[in-house]
Amino acid sequence: MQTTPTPDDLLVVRQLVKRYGGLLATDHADLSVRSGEIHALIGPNGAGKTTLIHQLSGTVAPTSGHIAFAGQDITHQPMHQRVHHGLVRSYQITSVFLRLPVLDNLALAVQARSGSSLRFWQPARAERARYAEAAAVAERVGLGAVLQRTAGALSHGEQRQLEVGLALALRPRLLLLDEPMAGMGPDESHRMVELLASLRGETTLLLVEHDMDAVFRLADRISALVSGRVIATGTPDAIRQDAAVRKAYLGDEHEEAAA
Ligand SMILES: Nc1ncnc2c1ncn2[C@@H]1O[C@H](COP(=O)(O)OP(=O)(O)OP(=O)(O)O)[C@@H](O)[C@H]1O
Repeated sequence: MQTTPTPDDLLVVRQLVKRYGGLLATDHADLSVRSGEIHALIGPNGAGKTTLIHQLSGTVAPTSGHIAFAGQDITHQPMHQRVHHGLVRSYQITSVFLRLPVLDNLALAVQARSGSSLRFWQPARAERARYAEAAAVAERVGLGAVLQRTAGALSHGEQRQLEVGLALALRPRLLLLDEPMAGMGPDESHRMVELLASLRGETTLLLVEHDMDAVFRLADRISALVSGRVIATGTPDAIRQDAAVRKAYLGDEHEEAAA
């Protein structure tokens, strides 16, 4: 599906292809994400959502096609350069970080971003500034009351909140989230939806999510991926009513809801 880029487009993907042997995991995919929006990528199992996110973050090299971010061609840029430009993916916390308190985790992420910019400060002042910013991020993601708890001792939902915090500490212009609600109970999932909704206008979000209730509550626009191709992009209402999407993905439940 080809759409015309607008000046508001922060991310533009054009005719992206990822081939694994005989399989086109990404099949000439076109996608645009507008500055400030919450954009959800949906699609059945194996549609190629994660493969697309990997190519956007820079962990998988496309076979062909183009990715532009903030007007710059980043198709062949390494991940650290993309992060530097504000294209950040949220990752699962690694075992090392699980042993550190929430506040230290976030202070390390702030340091990763600001290392060179705080270089001219006295070490003690730089450290205070880092920890103050880390505490503000913790508050932002709902972890202000558990600053000294080790990440490993947090609940599953809180760990996912911390992961969002670690990504936010890098001050993303576009935050990529792969299944932020995975494995969550209803309360945790509700909290994550509230947190992501509260980021609207502050940063741009592109999220892959299987929880359709969350997707339809959160997203400004949704793109549907089927067999590596983006078959439709539109508002939740437009996607709900799109015949191809209903046929390929949403199934009877949403078909009835849209009728
Ligand atoms: N490294 C790889 N080597 C070979 N095939 C791969 C590789 N990574 C993904 N694939 C294949 O590419 C297709 C898309 O996979 P992908 O994981 O991107 O889909 P997905 O939409 O994220 O699926 P799910 O919703 O189940 O997570 C699948 O057929 C998968 O088996």
